[in-house]
Amino acid sequence: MQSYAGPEFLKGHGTENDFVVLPDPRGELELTTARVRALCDRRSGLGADGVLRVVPGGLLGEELPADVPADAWFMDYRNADGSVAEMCGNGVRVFARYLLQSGLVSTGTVPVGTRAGLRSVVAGEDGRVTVDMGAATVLGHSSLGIAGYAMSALAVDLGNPHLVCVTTGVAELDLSVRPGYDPELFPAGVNIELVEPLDERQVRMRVYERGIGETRSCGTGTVAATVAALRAAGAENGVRLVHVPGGTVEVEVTPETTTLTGPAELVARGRLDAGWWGNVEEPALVTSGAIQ
Ligand SMILES: N[C@@H](CCC[C@H](N)C(=O)O)C(=O)O
Repeated sequence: MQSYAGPEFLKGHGTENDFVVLPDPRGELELTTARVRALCDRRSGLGADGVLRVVPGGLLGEELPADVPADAWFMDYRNADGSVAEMCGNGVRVFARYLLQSGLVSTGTVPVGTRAGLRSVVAGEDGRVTVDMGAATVLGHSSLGIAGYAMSALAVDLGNPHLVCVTTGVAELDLSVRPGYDPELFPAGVNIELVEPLDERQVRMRVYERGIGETRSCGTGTVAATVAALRAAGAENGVRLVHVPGGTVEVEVTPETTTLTGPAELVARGRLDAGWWGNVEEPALVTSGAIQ
C-alpha cells in the first residue's frame, strides 16, 4: 500500500539546473548514495541534477566549516550520481528561496553554510536571487580534450573545481561524453565549461558537470566562465551576462569577490512514499573482475 508519509520534499531550479530539496530540521535523514540516485532518476524518481538537504549547521559537528555559524542552515549538496560537492551556485540560491518561503529565515541577507564555507544570499523584489560566491582562485592553464582535439583551458576554483575553455562554435560541440582532462591536476574530478564571447557584455556557456553530465546551467560554472572570458579579453574584473541553455544569469567579478544573480524558483512540494524511500537499495557490490 502506498503511504505518502515519507520525508517532505520540494522541487526547484535556477535556470533549469534542478534540485530536490529535502528539509531535515532534526538531522534524521539517511541520505545514501542509492537514495540520491533514486531521487534524481528522471524516469523512476523525481528527476534532478542534484539534492539539497536542509540541515541546521550545528548538527554537523566537526564537519562544519570554521566560518559557518552553528545557527546557520547548511546546504548538504549531492550530485545526481550521489557524490558530494563543496558548492553549488544555483543550488544555494534555490536553497535560500526555500528558507525564505518556508519562514525559516526572515527577509534580508540569508547566510547559508556550504562545504566551501559561508555564502550570503539576497532575494531581490524582481524575483532574482544573488549570491556572494567569494573570490575565484585562478589555478593556471591546463588542457581538455574534446572531439579528438586538445584545447587550452583555465583552471578556476570556486570552492569546487572548474576547467574553462574559451572558444567558438560552443553550440555545436559534443558534450554527450565527458571531455578529457588531466587527472593529476583534478584527482577528485572537475566541472568543464565551454564559453564563447558574444560581445563585450555577453557570453554563451555550456557545461559538463562532475557527477552529473551536461546540465542546462551551473552557477559556479558561470562564474568560472566569466573569470576566463574576462581574462581572454585582457581584464580581471567586470560583468558578463552568461547565456546557458536554461536561461541567463549575471556575474560580476571584483577584486574582492564574485557575485551571481539569476532566477531561483520552487515549483512543487510533497511527500515521498514511505515504502519507496525505505526500500531504495544500495547497488550490489561487484566482487568478480568481470565487470569494469
Ligand atoms: N550545478 C552547481 C554545481 C554542482 C556541483 C558540481 N557538479 C561539482 O561536482 O562540483 C552550480 O550551480 O554551481
